[in-house]
Order: sequence, then C-alpha cells, then structure tokens
Amino acid sequence: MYKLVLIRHGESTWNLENRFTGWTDVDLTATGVEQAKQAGRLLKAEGYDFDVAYTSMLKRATRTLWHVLDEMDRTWLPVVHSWRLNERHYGGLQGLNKADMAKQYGEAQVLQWRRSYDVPPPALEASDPRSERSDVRYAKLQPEQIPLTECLKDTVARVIPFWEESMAPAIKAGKRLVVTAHGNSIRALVKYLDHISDQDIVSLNIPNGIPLVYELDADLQPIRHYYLGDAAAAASAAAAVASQGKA
Ligand SMILES: O=C(O)[C@H](O)COP(=O)(O)O
Repeated sequence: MYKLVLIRHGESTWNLENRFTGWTDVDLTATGVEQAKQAGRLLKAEGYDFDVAYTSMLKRATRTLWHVLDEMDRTWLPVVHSWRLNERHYGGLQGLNKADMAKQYGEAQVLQWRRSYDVPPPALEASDPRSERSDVRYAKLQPEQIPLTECLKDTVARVIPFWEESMAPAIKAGKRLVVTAHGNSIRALVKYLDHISDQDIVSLNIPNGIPLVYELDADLQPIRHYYLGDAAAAASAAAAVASQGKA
C-alpha cells in the first residue's frame, strides 16, 4: 500500500480578501504560514516521512511546502516544481472579489465559474497585463500552454499527464510524496484518482493547509482517503470554501 499526501497551500492574501487568484502569485498570510507549520507538525507527530516533494510554480504553494518541510526537519528533500500543479487559471476573474461578483452576476453564475466542470470563466486577452505569458518563470513553455482561462476539465488535462509521467512512476518506485498545490489542481487530481463524475465534482471543496492522505493500492487505485487531524474542522473549513461565492 502506498500513501500520497496532498496539501492545499495555507491561506493566501487573496483568500483573505476573497479574490479570484488563479495564476496570480500572491503570498501567504500570517494565518497561512501558521496553517502550513501546523500541517508539518501534524505530519511529523503522526509519523509521516517523505522522499520527494512536489509543488507548483507559485509562492503560496512553495512557501507552504517550505514550512511543512521545516517543521519536519526535511528541508533537504528534493523538490519538483511544475506549472502543471498551478492553480486553475481564473481568466478575466483574476483579482476580482468573489462576493462582489455574486452580487453583480448572481450566485448561480459564480458557482458555474467556480465549480462547473467544463465551462471556463471569461478569458483574459493575451495582451492583458495580468496575463502570465511574459512571466520569465514560464519561459520554457509554448505561449499556448500558458492559459488565458481554464475550466476544471482544462486543469485535469494538464495535471494528469504530469501525474502519469512523474508522480505515479515515483510512487511506484517506492518514493513517498508530499504535494503542496492548490484548491483546483488538487480537485483535478482527486477527480481522476477517485473517478468522481463531472456532476459530483461540483460540490468538492479543498480546505487550506490540512494534509489530505490517499492510501493507494499497487495499481495506484485509492483504497481510502482522509484529512489528518480534526475531521469536523476539515469539513467546516471545506464548507467555508464553498461559501466564498455567496453574495
Ligand atoms: O484561485 C483561487 O481563487 C482560489 O485559490 C481557488 O478558488 P475557488 O475555490 O474559488 O475555485
């Protein structure tokens, strides 16, 4: 049996301000730092250890990983960064307040933008100053690989090749992985692993900074999954994420 640990980054400045973030590179708040440290302490206390860490190209996930590894005295572990683990690109919504958008366009529209499987939010213009197409960290990508918007289906389409090419082979080679990523890149992976339908994925929300453990069989099929620590607190934190789109 293999174990895979997934952690959504701790609270970010734009989580606190309730703004659509996507690929915008915002930092953790003091609360987010504490959540990340707490995740590391919990993992250590529960006897977890890792051989390799995976994270995105964004600082809220990267710093979360650093705090986790620091608490575990594992700052020397190899770290793999991939743009494929970045948050879902939120297109023209990036920077806008979720509750304001619900007031202006209605909660049903915001729910569709946030959670529908295959309807993307309005796209950014490639020339929009918010576009990441000229960001040096993505210089090795083709411009078309840098999204101007994404629905979850698009995020699945970039996360799963990385799972298959890098993460899954590492797990099968006996490496213990910790992954710090984002609400929707984790939803993409979880949808794939648990074979969640396009309808049921709408109601899945991932809380900040709580380790989500997957136990996987020899074929990497999930046996069970659970949040470490207080299950009720994890459920209420996930419900709070769902509520961010209310007017
Ligand atoms: O990009 C964002 O705004 C958040 O990290 C995830 O947002 P969501 O829960 O609204 O999809």
